Amino acid sequence: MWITLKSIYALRRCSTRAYTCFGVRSNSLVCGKTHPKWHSAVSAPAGFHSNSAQCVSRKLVRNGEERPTVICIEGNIASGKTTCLEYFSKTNNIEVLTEPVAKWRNVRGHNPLGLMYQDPTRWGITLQTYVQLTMLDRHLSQICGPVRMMERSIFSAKYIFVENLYKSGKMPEVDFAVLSEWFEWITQNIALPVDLIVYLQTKPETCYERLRERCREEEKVIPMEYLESIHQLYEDWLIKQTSFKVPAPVLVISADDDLEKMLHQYEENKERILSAQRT
Ligand SMILES: Nc1ncnc2c1ncn2[C@@H]1O[C@H](COP(=O)(O)OP(=O)(O)O)[C@@H](O)[C@H]1O
Ligand SMILES: O=c1ccn([C@H]2C[C@H](O)[C@@H](COP(=O)(O)O)O2)c(=O)[nH]1
Repeated sequence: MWITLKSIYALRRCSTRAYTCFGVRSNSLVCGKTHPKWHSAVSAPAGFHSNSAQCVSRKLVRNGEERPTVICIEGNIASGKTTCLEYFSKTNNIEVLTEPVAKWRNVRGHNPLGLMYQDPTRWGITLQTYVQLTMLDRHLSQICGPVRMMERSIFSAKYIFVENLYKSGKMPEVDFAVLSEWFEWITQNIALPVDLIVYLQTKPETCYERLRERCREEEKVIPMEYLESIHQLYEDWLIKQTSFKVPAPVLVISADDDLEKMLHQYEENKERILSAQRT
């Protein structure tokens, strides 16, 4: 099995003190610094498969970098996540990572986001495979400060959007199975720490209004029922906590208010959010 990953990792054996260099590759310019170019693809050690007794919880982890506190902003489509991130981007020492929507709208001249909304059964897997890759890239990108604030996560991509496509009968079972295998491999083998989830809780009606106002071309076909399904999945995951594992403590912020009131709420919650404890 040959694997190459961006950034630097060590393959950690939990049960021993041995650290094995696993694979390094990056040529991207991040934070004004070019990563050292490493190209190393090594075969995984024997017993790598998760059904091996030797391989209980080995994960790829960053090598020698002190990790920041990671906060994910979650919420329905057009709930105000980007607006929230804009507010926090003005605070010193916070690195803000928005969702890579521009990539989802244009990958080598193709628009998987638009295709998915036109024909979810055909293109859902295409979009979600790319979302999973780009979100993984966000989680693993080089650290630029003590606090990282991300828009959504690889977890909501799977637990909310993939789940919604599948549950609504729009994703074939085989596509769901392949995406699930990828997701499970990634989360079982790569450390993706999250310390706090800030859930912007809105009524679906509020999102519908804001979506219309934002007027993103691809999203013009979104009906109210779609926002209701996404809302329900978020509530089951983060409020009732009955559907999927929640990777971090959740801070719920009611986000139906107008912009001025929302900014006030962010100000009020700032200390609580920024003092999130690393897990
Ligand atoms: N509190 C608010 N009240 C009214 N409109 C808002 C509020 N927050 C955001 N908006 C507007 O709603 C739209 C969606 O907000 P955005 O931050 O892009 O949401 P998201 O990133 O969650 O999709 C944008 O046009 C934005 O200007
Ligand atoms: O896994 C995902 C994540 C997002 N989307 C869609 C939903 C929206 O149309 C856009 C961006 O979401 P915002 O809430 O406006 O940030 O991407 C998806 O289909 N799958």
